[in-house]
Amino acid sequence: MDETNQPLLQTGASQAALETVLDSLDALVYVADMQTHELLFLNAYGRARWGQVNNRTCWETLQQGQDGPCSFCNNHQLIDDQGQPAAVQVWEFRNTHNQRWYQCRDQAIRWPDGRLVRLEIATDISDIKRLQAQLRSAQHRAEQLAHEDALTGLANRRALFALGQSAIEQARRLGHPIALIGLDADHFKRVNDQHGHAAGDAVLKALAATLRSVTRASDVCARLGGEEFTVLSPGTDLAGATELAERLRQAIADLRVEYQGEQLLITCSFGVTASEQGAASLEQLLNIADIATYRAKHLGRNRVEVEHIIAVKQTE
Ligand SMILES: Nc1nc2c(ncn2[C@@H]2O[C@H](COP(=O)(O)OP(=O)(O)OP(=O)(O)O)[C@@H](O)[C@H]2O)c(=O)[nH]1
Repeated sequence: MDETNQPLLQTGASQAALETVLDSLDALVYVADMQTHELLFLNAYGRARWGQVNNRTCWETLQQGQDGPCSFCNNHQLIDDQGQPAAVQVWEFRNTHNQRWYQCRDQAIRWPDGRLVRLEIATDISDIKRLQAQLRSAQHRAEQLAHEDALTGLANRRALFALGQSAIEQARRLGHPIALIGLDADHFKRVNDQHGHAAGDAVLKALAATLRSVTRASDVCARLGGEEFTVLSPGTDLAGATELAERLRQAIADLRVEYQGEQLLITCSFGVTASEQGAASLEQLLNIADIATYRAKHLGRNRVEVEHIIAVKQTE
């Protein structure tokens, strides 16, 4: 109708024009009886994908594997308490026939014969969904990389501090011990010098794998940089950590890293410390373990040295 309430098109022409518009849309448009689910209209987009109407219901035509009205049908949300058309519902749905994602706009309207019908206009948003999923996984990967040492996949220094602070707080709350083992590869420069940097990288990866396999899942294995690693072990006291460090030392000394037909050997020097009831900070644990590692180097390498925490300033 125009402003004078005159039809813009004559009846026959108007119907043909409307159908032309509806059949040209790059979107599904359908109408179904809200009581019987009989499909009353399906535009060309819908017919091209789901076939002709042929006296079928919406659930027989548009969905797969249904033997009655769909469990996800939202007809009840389209009418108000008085049984009158309510607001438009917009939702996303993955079609069970073609597995594509659609944004559906559903509303109840009065059909020319007076009955309530469901009108749906649905646009294919599969490409957007795919891009969103790619973006989510890229974000997840970026977050991982920010906390991961790129060469070994172990926690990096930043992650050690993030995980370590909360592990120490928990140990403090529960009154549990927490141990820190520092380790540094011995004469690592020689590996690089004699076999090349890539061989050195292979050794670092093998060291990381050994740390992972010997420690518990609750331990945090980190590469602090270069050939320097740390294992933070919640719930472990000094005796337990010393025993763990000795097992690590032995496992690393037994390693044979295959590299271009050669077997590379490596040992590590270890410094162990522990804090009863989580009283020491991570920085204190790292510093004290460092002192012990330095002594292990000085005393001939490939050995475990232990350093007690003498006095610890309470941080709380
Ligand atoms: N391949 C490789 N080498 C690295 C990496 N980061 C550091 N390095 C090398 O590690 C070596 C460390 O050498 P130093 O600090 O002298 O220690 P070291 O030779 O292990 O001797 P000690 O610690 O005294 O037993 C240097 O040659 C660094 O270039 C890395 O990511 N990959």
